[in-house]
Amino acid sequence: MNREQLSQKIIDTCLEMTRLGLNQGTAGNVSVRYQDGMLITPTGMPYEKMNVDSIVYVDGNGNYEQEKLPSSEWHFHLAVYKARNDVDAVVHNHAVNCAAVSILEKSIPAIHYMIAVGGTDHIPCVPYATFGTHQLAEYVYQGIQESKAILLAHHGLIAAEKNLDKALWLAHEVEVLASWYIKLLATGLPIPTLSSDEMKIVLEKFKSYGLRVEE
Ligand SMILES: C[C@H](O)[C@@H](O)[C@@H](O)C(=O)COP(=O)(O)O
Ligand SMILES: [Zn+2]
Repeated sequence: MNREQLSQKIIDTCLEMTRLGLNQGTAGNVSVRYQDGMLITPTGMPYEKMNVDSIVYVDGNGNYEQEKLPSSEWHFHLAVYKARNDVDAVVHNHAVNCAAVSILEKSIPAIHYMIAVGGTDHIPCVPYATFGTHQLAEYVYQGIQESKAILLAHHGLIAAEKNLDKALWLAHEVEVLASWYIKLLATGLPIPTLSSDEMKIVLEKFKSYGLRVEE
């Protein structure tokens, strides 16, 4: 896809993220890897007001087009692309249940086998740092190497995948997992989790699951 097509796809992904109930207001941001950097949503602009010219190119060194202002979180988006060669799209949101678990500063454990969607047996929660900072980007750089989906303490979710459709799908799956986890925590009962042996089986099966679906 060329720049214009990718920019439109970013906007469509943002609108779909809102439609799915994964975000509110101007929270969240979306990017795709492009050339030696990325194309990313602008800062503080409602998704429905964006057009392809609103999308900002940020190069691999963090330089961006003079007349535009990229998302305040461009540092952590770039950190994801530097940390992983196997992802080309990043979605960030403040989905209600993901944010709720992140406020508890908890990772989501193996309460259901679908926890394997991130590529490991839990969805990690990285420490809190102020939004838009190098410190937050550093935490993201470390955490995203462990899992393609991570919670940011007292903030929200990041999901990274091969393309925008998959990244949004991953974000949605993790929000469902987070909603189950919140319900389970509310019972006050002990929460059983799957063993690491069971999770190893699922993680292995996930390596070939759905591969026939067009990338
Ligand atoms: C204050 C921002 O909402 C911050 O939380 C950021 O993480 C976010 O989600 C949206 O910021 P941008 O509009 O700058 O992408
Ligand atoms: Zn945010």
